[in-house]
Amino acid sequence: MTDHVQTSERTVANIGESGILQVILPIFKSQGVVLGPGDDAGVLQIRTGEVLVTVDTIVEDQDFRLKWPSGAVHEAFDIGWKSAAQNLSDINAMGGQPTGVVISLSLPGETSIGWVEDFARGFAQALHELSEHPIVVLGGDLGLSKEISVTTTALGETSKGRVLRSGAKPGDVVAVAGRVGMASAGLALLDKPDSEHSWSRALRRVVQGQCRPVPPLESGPRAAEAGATAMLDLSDGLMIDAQRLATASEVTLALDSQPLADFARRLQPAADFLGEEAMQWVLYGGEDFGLLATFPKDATIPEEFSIIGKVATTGSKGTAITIDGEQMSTSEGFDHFS
Ligand SMILES: Nc1ncnc2c1ncn2[C@@H]1O[C@H](COP(=O)(O)OP(=O)(O)OP(=O)(O)O)[C@@H](O)[C@H]1O
Ligand SMILES: Cc1ncc(C[n+]2csc(CCOP(=O)(O)O)c2C)c(N)n1
Ligand SMILES: [Mg+2]
Repeated sequence: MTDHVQTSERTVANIGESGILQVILPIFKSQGVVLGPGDDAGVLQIRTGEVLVTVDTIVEDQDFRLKWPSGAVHEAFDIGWKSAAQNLSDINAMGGQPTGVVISLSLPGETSIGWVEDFARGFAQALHELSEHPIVVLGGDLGLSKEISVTTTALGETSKGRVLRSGAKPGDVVAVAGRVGMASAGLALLDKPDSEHSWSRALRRVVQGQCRPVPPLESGPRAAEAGATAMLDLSDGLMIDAQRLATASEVTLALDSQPLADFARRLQPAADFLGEEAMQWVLYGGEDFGLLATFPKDATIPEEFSIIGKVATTGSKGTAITIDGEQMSTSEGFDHFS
């Protein structure tokens, strides 16, 4: 028996595609859209001249485990939440407003219908809770597979113009919004064998950082409005993502340790519990889906952004990130293939 099976419940294999859709579509509601799920494609009204589009996949045992070494069980609700959050984050990182999603869900036949229902509830809840604006499910796809895999495509629009990775200029201020390091501290807790029973409430909150990430969805458009010159979301780790922005903009980023130490301090209980260095999570941990942005130095930066340094010089090959003047390794972030 695998972890997807609950013998007392019906499975996806015995109710089939139309049965699964009967369970999940009422959860997604899909109101306020020209045409939601049910035909060959969904139809979404375009309000501005540009459509943003992004896609991301999460796969069992690569991006989550149904059962972690700690003993924690990964809720289907949280898998739905994470797939939504991760994709909305990329629209946010362009300074855009997410408008709609399509969801491709591949499942082992023995997955219980209760699991699929919880997944849909988590996905729908993320759409509702993370954004002040409506985001609709336009459709999706169902398939049979050896492990659970979720691919979500998100659409979005911009009102104040898109923000690319490539516009940072020397003299700009570097700032972050959202969590930094919490998701990877949560991952470290989940990976700590047989530890779940001894997690305090504070540690359980850190684990939530991994299972239910919160991209700051109002901050992307707000940064665009404030004149952000470059932006990206923190998915693979602050250092590697900062390097991506620096490379795209052909600049160097000079960061300060003090604001980064503030992020690390919040993770100290987890670091003490695991005997690890909180700053490592801040610098190299991924999946927080916060924003890294640069602003002209006279811009009014939205208050939820913390200033972490400035854009220093143009050019330079190789590592372009310093902290308190010291060159940082930017090869340590997450890579699916290494
Ligand atoms: N299979 C692919 N075909 C075409 N373009 C791709 C493919 N995989 C990645 N890309 C593009 O390469 C760029 C870098 O991909 P990457 O996944 O690192 O960015 P991202 O989508 O911002 O990542 P994240 O999900 O970590 O925020 C993106 O613009 C992405 O659209
Ligand atoms: C079982 C398991 N192993 C490793 C990780 C860590 N992890 C997975 S994807 C990713 C970066 C973002 O990916 P993408 O670039 O695809 O958005 C990270 C840090 C996890 N969550 N679960
Ligand atoms: Mg991204």
